[in-house]
Amino acid sequence: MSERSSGRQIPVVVLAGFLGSGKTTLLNHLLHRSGGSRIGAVVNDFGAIEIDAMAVAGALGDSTVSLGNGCLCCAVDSSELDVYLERLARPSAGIDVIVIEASGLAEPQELVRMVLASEHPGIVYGGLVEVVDAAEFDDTRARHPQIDRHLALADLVVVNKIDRVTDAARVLGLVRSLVDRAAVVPASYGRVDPAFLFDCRPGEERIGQLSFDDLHRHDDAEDDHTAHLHAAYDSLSFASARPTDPRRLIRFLDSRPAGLYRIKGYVDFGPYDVRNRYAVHAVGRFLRFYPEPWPAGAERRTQLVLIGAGIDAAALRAELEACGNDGAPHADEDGMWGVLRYVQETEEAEDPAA
Ligand SMILES: Nc1nc2c(ncn2[C@@H]2O[C@H](COP(=O)(O)OP(=O)(O)OP(=O)(O)O)[C@@H](O)[C@H]2O)c(=O)[nH]1
Repeated sequence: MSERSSGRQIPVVVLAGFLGSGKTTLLNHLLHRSGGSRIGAVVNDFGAIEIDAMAVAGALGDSTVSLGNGCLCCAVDSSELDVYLERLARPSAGIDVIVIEASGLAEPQELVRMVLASEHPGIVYGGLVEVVDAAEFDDTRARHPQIDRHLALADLVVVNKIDRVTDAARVLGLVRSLVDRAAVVPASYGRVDPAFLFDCRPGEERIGQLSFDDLHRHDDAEDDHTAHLHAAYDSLSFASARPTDPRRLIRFLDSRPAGLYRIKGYVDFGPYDVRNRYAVHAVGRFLRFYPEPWPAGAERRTQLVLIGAGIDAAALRAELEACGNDGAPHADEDGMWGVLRYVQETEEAEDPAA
């Protein structure tokens, strides 16, 4: 019997983790591997173009709501969140669990607080899942010591991108030393047993502790929004109906400034590949393109979100504008080589455990 038909409350799981750690990948894995459970998703993008929402929407149809631009932790109050939860929790939606995918710069504590403060009788806080990028973990911690605090709050920590590290045992040990009582599970491409998430409901004691800490006592970091991770970051959204020139884009990407930590979106290479759009992801120095057939009826355009600290948004926008293909109707033969260097055959090719 589903949770809804038995009249139980729907758990709301908060899925958090730094920029590019693999939250959307994990959410998509859950959507495809949830067995009979029906998942509702609330997706929060930091940039004005909702790339994450696009990446999960296909799988979910009307079970996704997007909270749009800005960090959920500051952009909406709990009553606004309630409106979205209400929509997903209505019995006719038949949803068993709701996952809130936070932006990569959101403060998980604020999100947990919002869910706990929800007055919706049909839902119950279902725990905090933190996704960690094993390959970037040391650098991210060095730049953002707050990450340790986030991990200490988690009920489940997924140490993702294990395929990219050679010292998995050390990273796992380090994460274990930073959590409180959370389960720590290694993963590649977010492939975790969904039972971890739907059963990761925190115990009563922990909810009590969180509600006391989060609802009645504010520490400095919570009161001061300038201490939030996203305070140091800017985002730039770029959309263009002009096809992108692959050589120019690769030149731009290969010389991107160090502060530009995250790029995501879809690229239209026009005559260079009329069948596919190219999902693009940069996380730190990691760069990948993923060709995928244009969805039927999709508007052919390049849409990118760039997120970084100390970036010159106007200069980056001008550089992206200059990547436009000047109307050349034909592709030259070698033009895509630079892009194809960053295409991997399949995820499995890099993940022997798959
Ligand atoms: N090698 C490898 N790449 C991964 C893994 N998981 C995710 N990726 C890649 O990492 C990039 C970012 O993944 P996302 O799932 O979009 O990350 P995210 O946390 O949702 O990103 P933001 O919403 O921007 O914070 C994509 O290129 C993914 O394909 C993994 O386990 N191994």
